[in-house]
Amino acid sequence: MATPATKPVFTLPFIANSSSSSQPSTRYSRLPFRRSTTSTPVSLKRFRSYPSTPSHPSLPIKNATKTIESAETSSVLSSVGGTGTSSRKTKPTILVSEKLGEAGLELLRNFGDVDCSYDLSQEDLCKKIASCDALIVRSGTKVTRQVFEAAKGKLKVVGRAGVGIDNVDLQAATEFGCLVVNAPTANTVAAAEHGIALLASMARNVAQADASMKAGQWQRNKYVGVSLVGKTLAVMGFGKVGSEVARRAKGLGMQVIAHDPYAPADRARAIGVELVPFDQAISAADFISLHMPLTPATEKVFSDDTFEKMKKGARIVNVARGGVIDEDALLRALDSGKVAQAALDVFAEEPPPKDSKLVQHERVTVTPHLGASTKEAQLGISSLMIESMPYFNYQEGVAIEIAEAVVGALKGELAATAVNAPMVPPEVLSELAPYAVLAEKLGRLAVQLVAGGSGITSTKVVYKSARDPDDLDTRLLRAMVTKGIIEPISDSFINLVNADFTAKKKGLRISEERVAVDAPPGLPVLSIQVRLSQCGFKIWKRCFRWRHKHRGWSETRCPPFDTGRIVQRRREPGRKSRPVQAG
Ligand SMILES: NC(=O)C1=CN([C@@H]2O[C@H](COP(=O)(O)OP(=O)(O)OC[C@H]3O[C@@H](n4cnc5c(N)ncnc54)[C@H](O)[C@@H]3O)[C@@H](O)[C@H]2O)C=CC1
Ligand SMILES: O=C(O)C(=O)COP(=O)(O)O
Repeated sequence: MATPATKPVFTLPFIANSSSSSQPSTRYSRLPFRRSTTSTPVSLKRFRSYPSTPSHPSLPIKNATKTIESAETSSVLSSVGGTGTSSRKTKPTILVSEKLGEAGLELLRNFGDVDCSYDLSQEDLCKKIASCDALIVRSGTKVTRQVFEAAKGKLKVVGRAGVGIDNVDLQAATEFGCLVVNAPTANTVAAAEHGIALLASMARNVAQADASMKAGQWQRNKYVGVSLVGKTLAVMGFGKVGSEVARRAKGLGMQVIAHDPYAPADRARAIGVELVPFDQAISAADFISLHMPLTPATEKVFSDDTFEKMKKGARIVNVARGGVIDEDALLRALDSGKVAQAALDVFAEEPPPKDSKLVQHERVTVTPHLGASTKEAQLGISSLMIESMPYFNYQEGVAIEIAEAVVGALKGELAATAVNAPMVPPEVLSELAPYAVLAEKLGRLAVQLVAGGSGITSTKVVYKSARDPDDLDTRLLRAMVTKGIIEPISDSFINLVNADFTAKKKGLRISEERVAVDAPPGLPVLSIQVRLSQCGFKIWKRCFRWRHKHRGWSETRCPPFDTGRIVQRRREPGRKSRPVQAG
């Protein structure tokens, strides 16, 4: 029977004897992430093989053969392709599968080999993808599990040149360690303006009257419209686009209410909009404008039941996603007169079938997914600076926004617009940069120091900080610790994207604890401690009991920077821990 492993405690005490540790936040807060090549990047390592091993009750570390890498070779400082396993001389291949603005293409060409192949079938995409490091798509390309499988680990980043990522299989991307980034801000105004354009043209029958005149008719009585002023508009989804639609609708004299389970009430109040429950919004509205993402929770949320609750003669605008509406139910609601009109930019299937009854309906106005399609949004050539919209970057169109994100990700930098990796605001990224490097090293160090015939079942990360828990976003640190722990003991490719997923798959539990301490102002974290609970896999049940009795924790503690000593402590049951080695 394997004996329980001794319980070493590895401590890096906080030694504030270097300038770096006394002024950490100042020193590191200037570290840029998105636009600079000098930032401290978090790598996306090259895929080796994706394991098909079944999930495991503990994480065996017997075969841990990898050694702690130096700061330079560690995966946090890699270039294209990850940990330095691929050469810088090889330019990455970037496949662009839908039309992208020239400025963005130029940026990509400066960095890699760009292959613009539009209108690829799924089969052709799967063939091509095996030789690509990055793929850039808009809403017309379905990036399915098959695509990730066909990539055989070569694909490191998928860039969605726009907001909605419902056309990318995020679960598959995560499992394959492929980062997904999007361009969430550059088309906000374009989409909001298109929503307003559809709202007004629907109310005044512009499209129908235009078609009628072009057919040689003059039907002034047939196309009498309805006015917008004084009417109630319900904005469903009060995010970036929704709030811009609300702002514009107020300018048209409409009463605006909104429904969004996650939007802060003060943001709505700031522009004079009341957030209300779903049923209240749809039953009070004369006009309803949809701006929520397509997710399992929002799919077909506009159903027969929902239409039933609306005012008779309600009018609907959809520039979000076709899938949030049950299109058959909408057709029924239009035919019964419950819904007077609809204006649709998006469809469950795009393009919709040519004989779609919805598209052909007399009281439906349609556009072919044009919400984001303005020159300004795509190319970033607006001359306006809109100060009231902090997220709106007038210089960057979608093309530049996504090209920067993809190039940054290929360089191994943390992407502020990552969709399937810990996504933290740029200012938090800069602040946590040195801690992220350290957190990974701690995980790596801890798992290797406890290696020796035993396994680990759970990990606790303890942060000592003076900050209020709400002011300390630890998702990035937790992910880096996880990566550090999993990578040395796994044959599969691990990066920030799939570290948590792989840990779960291996049955490793990771919990966090924050301990309030006094710390110098500006220092987000005073120390990070990683505790691994040990357990020989073969004697899982017995060890489990033993572990509970004796609290068999291994700890690796570290202050925020690499300036400390390592003190190894051995803790034996019933005895106070004592240092056995210092270095
Ligand atoms: N037609 C087009 O060309 C374009 C379409 N879009 C679509 O518009 C959507 C919104 O874009 P943004 O405003 O930039 O995204 P966003 O993320 O800023 O806003 C989405 C809002 O929807 C809310 N939400 C989530 N679930 C909800 C639910 N069940 N009910 C109500 N609200 C819910 C979120 O809390 C968030 O505030 C995108 O997901 C995309 O699908 C965006 C740009 C262009
Ligand atoms: O950004 C979005 O979510 C959009 O729907 C825009 O789609 P597009 O890039 O124009 O295909």
